[in-house]
Amino acid sequence: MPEAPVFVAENVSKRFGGLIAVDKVSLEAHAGEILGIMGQNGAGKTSLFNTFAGIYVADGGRMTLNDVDVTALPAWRRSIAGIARTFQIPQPIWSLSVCENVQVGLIAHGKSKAESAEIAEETLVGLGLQAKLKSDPGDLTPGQLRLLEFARAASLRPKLLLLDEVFAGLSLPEQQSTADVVRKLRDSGIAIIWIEHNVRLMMELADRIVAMDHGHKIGAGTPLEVARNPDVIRVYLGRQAADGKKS
Ligand SMILES: Nc1ncnc2c1ncn2[C@@H]1O[C@H](COP(=O)(O)OP(=O)(O)OP(=O)(O)O)[C@@H](O)[C@H]1O
Repeated sequence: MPEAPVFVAENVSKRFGGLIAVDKVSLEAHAGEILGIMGQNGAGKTSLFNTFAGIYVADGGRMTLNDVDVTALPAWRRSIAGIARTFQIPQPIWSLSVCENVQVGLIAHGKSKAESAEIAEETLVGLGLQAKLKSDPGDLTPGQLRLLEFARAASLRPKLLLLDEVFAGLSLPEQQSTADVVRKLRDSGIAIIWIEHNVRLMMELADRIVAMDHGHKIGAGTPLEVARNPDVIRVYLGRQAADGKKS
């Protein structure tokens, strides 16, 4: 069973001029669970994520991490407080080795060079990248680059890990090994919020799902509950039917 919520968002909103990208969305993420955020293009998933990470300033609502209000904190302070994120397109520092790429974040979080090397190595070995510690990021496959992106976030031992479309562009075997990594991180007690377009993967991997449409939360629950939610069905099947008519 999931433990008490690590991260709580209450009525979080984000506007861009007159456009309400996120409209009073509330959710909770628990330690040791994967909370999936699904929704069609433009549903507001990335805006929600950026607001959680402190990249965007919320226009309304409140966010807490372990009961501490983080709503007013900028991204770097949320990172220090325990919120880590991966980016959809891995952004390694190409001039540093794989291991050094992981060390950079740890040093920014106050670890010594020796400590950072130890943690980075342990994290990368845990992700199966032991043979690549001294490699250049440019020598990694797309799947390995994705793992490096994970390692950079996971090595910080975050309380909340925000995963942005980590399966995009991966082969089926890479999807499987990446899913194993996500489960391992979840089982280590991290609360994970994960944006994903691939509904099949979401149903397979998420413990709970929040479905969004036009900035609104339209459904929440277990994968089965969300799959049976009439509003979710309407959004997904409605769009599919419309797409079918177009082609
Ligand atoms: N920086 C921005 N400035 C203005 N409008 C934005 C900005 N970012 C997002 N939007 C708008 O906010 C709405 C939600 O976009 P958002 O990117 O959050 O959706 P999404 O669910 O992540 O979509 P996708 O799956 O395509 O990434 C869209 O109408 C989008 O055009």
